[in-house]
Amino acid sequence: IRDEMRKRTSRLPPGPPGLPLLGNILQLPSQFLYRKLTAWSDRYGPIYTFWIGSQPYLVLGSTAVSADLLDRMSAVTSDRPPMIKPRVFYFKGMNLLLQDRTLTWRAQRRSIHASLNIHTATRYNSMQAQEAAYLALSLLQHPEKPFRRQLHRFAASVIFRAVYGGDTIQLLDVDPTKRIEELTDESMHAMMPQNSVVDIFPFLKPLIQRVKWFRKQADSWFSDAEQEAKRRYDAALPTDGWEATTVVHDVNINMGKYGITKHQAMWMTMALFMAGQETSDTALYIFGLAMLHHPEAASTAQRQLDAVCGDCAPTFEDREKLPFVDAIVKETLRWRPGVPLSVPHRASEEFEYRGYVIPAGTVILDNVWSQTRDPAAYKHPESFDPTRFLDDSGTLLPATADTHLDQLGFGHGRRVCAGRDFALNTLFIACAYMLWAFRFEWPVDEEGKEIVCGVDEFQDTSITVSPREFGIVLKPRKEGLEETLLAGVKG
Ligand code: HEM
Repeated sequence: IRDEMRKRTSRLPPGPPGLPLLGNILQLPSQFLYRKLTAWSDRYGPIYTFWIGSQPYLVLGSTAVSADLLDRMSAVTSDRPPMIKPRVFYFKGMNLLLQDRTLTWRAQRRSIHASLNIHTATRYNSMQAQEAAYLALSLLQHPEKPFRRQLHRFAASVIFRAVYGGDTIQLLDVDPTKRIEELTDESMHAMMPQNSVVDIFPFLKPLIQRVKWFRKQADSWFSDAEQEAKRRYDAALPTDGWEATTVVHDVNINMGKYGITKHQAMWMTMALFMAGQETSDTALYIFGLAMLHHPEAASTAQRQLDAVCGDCAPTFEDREKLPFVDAIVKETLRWRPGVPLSVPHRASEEFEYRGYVIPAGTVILDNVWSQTRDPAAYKHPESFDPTRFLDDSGTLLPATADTHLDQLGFGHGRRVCAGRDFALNTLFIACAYMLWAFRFEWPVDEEGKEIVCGVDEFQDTSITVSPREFGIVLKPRKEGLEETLLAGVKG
């Protein structure tokens, strides 16, 4: 085995030395893995290998390397690792996020693209603006409800309505998305390799497949999730009003064209909620932290908002004249990417790169955290500086087609986030509303001292990382704010 490992190691880029048979597993922290991998990047360079047992992991730490491998060589770097526990036992192959680039995966991407590409995603703009007005209104009317909870409601409502239709989820009502969220949390837990014996010892797979008792939890999760996916999908079909614009409606009438079955469509639409809710809510929470630490950036955006919108709430029509808000969104996603290790890819066949030979089956980790700190791509990467995305006249710089420097947080190539344009629209309008409506301040203690959450006080919730719970005081900036927001909610 050692000889075999040596043979394979010598063809892969070198990385940290590990133990025979175990590889580097004992050096990997159970939390904030991206920090350890970034520290190794500093030592071993922008591309290196570590091992878990006999499985090589290739880590991409610079923007140039990730663009080469995941964009330009996307044809051979876009499968997913086996992730046996979540993929085989929990989702039973039904989650497109975990599928290889199969025909089924392509058909699902095709149907998502039809609803959420850069052009069709604008169909949801009026709903997103209405939701942003309701977010600002509930922040104004219910300062006692935690900021995170309000962002969470907002993100859930936006994605739920886009996928399934219906009305705004009210802050004080029962949350209809709760069950999907519980199911998502459970499946995320299963996704962590350290929670999965079968992913560490894959030879156990046939045994688990044969013995029902071992699969009890996963089987029960699957049947609950399938029931929820079906219930939501069927309930979305007869709705009127939003039906012309929900993803469910579009996929349901175009199944033949996209080449998917109802069963796949049900799972696909639930996967959109699972992939889109927490990621968006996390990005907004990080935005809040960034604005508290960088009031100068908030003020610049507010000056622009005041000049363009005055006392009227911002709209998507104003967006071209509000480049600073978009720059803040981009900088938030770069400064503290909420999905710092993206979702792992896997090489579907052997390929060569910079003189190395990467065998088929190598897991590829897109270390977005270290890439967004790449000094070759970003000047003073540790600073929060939205102007890096603007030219001298304050206009948004065009996207860098080859490296996607303004969108690294959404992943790469054929696996790039399927909801990226929809998410950017959601973030733009929510941030525009919050900046226009409020001054952001830290709460203070009895002695008048600010209660601050540090820029690195994060918690790791498996795929995403986000700031720990922090307090925020939102002070209205406009006369008659409540009336304006109420009008925005009515649409
Ligand atoms: C700020 C918000 C979001 C962030 C940061 C984000 C980030 C990501 C990342 C890093 C990936 C993996 C890309 C890769 O493997 O290279 C991904 C995949 C995905 N995202 Fe998002 N995402 C966000 C919002 C959304 C939304 C709103 C939706 C749905 C409407 C969505 C749907 C998906 C889907 C379906 C995939 C799986 C793509 C595949 O495996 O083929 N995401 N996202």
